Amino acid sequence: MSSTGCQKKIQVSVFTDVTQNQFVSEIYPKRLPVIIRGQDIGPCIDCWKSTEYLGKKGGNKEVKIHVSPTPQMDFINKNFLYRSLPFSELVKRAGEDKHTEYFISETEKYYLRAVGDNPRTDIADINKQFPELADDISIPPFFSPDRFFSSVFRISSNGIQLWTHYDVMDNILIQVTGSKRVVLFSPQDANYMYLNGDKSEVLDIDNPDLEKYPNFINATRYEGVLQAGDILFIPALWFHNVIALEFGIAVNVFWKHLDDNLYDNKDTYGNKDLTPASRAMQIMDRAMKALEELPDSYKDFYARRLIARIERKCLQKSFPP
Ligand SMILES: O=C(O)CCC(=O)C(=O)O
Ligand SMILES: [Fe+2]
Repeated sequence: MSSTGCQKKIQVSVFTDVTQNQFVSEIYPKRLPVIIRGQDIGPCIDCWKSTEYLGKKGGNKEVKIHVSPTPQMDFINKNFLYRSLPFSELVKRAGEDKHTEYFISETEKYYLRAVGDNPRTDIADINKQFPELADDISIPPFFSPDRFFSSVFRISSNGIQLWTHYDVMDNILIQVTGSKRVVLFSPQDANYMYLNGDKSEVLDIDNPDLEKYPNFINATRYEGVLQAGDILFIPALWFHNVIALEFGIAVNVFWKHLDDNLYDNKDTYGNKDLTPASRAMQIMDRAMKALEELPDSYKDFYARRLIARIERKCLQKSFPP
């Protein structure tokens, strides 16, 4: 454990040659992010190094992508465009630093988060959308196949940074080619993240604006570098921020580790809050509306009492749980 500036920093642990049993019985229950190295993920580790191969096997299917003029994508000011490209063209462009054909500029960056055929109703599944490429990757048996939710292609230009966000399902991020820096924050640090829905407004986590986000410094930073072939376990609700250190291809797999009925059945991305949580937030909105009927001093008094009750009844004191 060390600290840069004032933020506490922890290296994400790396485990090598982990058996299925070790993952399930020793690593997974701790619910901490870990990097798993040396798993057999299939022939993709070699053949996906070739953008020509990827283009040929992935085909010309149109994919929706983020195109950004700068490496850091900004969801607040929307500095990126949504565009479509044939998969093979995307792979080619994402692999080059300068483009002859482009949307914004010759050094623009690309990011693909694959979606289902109908993004509103279908769930991303590489077996369905990219069956020929799916044959090249084997998903490690870290969860029961009947709990599978989605498998998502992630293609990144060198340098592109995805904002800090959380997902509601357990997840393994399989980095097939290229390396990536990952930074994670515990769900228990949620109050320091300046959330806007599932995303943190602190875009520049390496040089945060502490006048605007003074409490961000209190969040403990878990950091690691994924090499090609590494797998990052991202427990549900852990915030994660990702920078591609090179052009790279990844596949992440979400699975449902809780009861089916807790998940929102309209969630196609794995990021809609669990239904009891959404309900609680709506009820809270109503509680706040009710307090609005009171004079300020009463509102303040009852708000303090509500916060104290929630703190006493709902917060977990110790971590890990
Ligand atoms: O690797 C990436 O580009 C993002 C990964 C991610 O957000 C996820 O696996 O949930
Ligand atoms: Fe994510």
